Amino acid sequence: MQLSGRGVGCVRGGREVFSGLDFDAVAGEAVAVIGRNGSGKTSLLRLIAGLLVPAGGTIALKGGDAEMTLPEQCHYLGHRDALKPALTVAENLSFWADFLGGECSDAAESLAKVGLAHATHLPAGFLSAGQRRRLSLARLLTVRRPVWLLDEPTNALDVAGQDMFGGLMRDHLARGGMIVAATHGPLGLDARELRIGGVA
Ligand SMILES: Nc1ncnc2c1ncn2[C@@H]1O[C@H](COP(=O)(O)OP(=O)(O)OP(=O)(O)O)[C@@H](O)[C@H]1O
Repeated sequence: MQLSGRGVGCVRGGREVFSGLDFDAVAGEAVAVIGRNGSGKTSLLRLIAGLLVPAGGTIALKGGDAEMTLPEQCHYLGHRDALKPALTVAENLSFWADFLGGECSDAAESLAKVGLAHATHLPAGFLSAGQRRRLSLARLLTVRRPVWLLDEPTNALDVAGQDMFGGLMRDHLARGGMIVAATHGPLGLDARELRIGGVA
């Protein structure tokens, strides 16, 4: 499996953010997208996820599921945790499993892996920032998708949480998945660097 971008351009609000961007990621590989604030890291993840339309170039996944689009084979984990505060932890995960569809792993097992087994019946609105992030990570484990697009994924995680997430990312790569992560700091695993818009 190979994710490739060729000559990708991005325009936001009528202004060019980047152009002519080439990138590749193969199965089992992580790419760390690095660049100064406003250079277009989030925009690149959203282009791959199909949430924005490229101003130029192509983005394609070779060797994936031929019946599915690239966005259907991606998980996009944004800055903000997409959670419904009135629903419990377990209900949020179940919502995402239904919404995303496809093959699902055991939700309780996913919550245990991210350290939220004790909080399954708590409304998500009561969670701390780090706990909300952990719940978002559980979504990646419950619905299996090969391409993880992660926007500063370790934000709000404590040191143990960062170690836990490092392990989850390594497991994902060992299963032939790939990761494209926008980051200002170390990702916690070996990654190919993709610099956009000059040095951070
Ligand atoms: N909806 C929008 N309309 C107009 N311009 C936008 C919009 N969203 C983002 N931009 C602009 O696009 C540029 C790239 O933003 P983006 O969020 O991709 O950068 P980033 O590299 O992820 O930044 P940071 O490191 O601060 O998170 C910025 O100049 C931003 O102001």
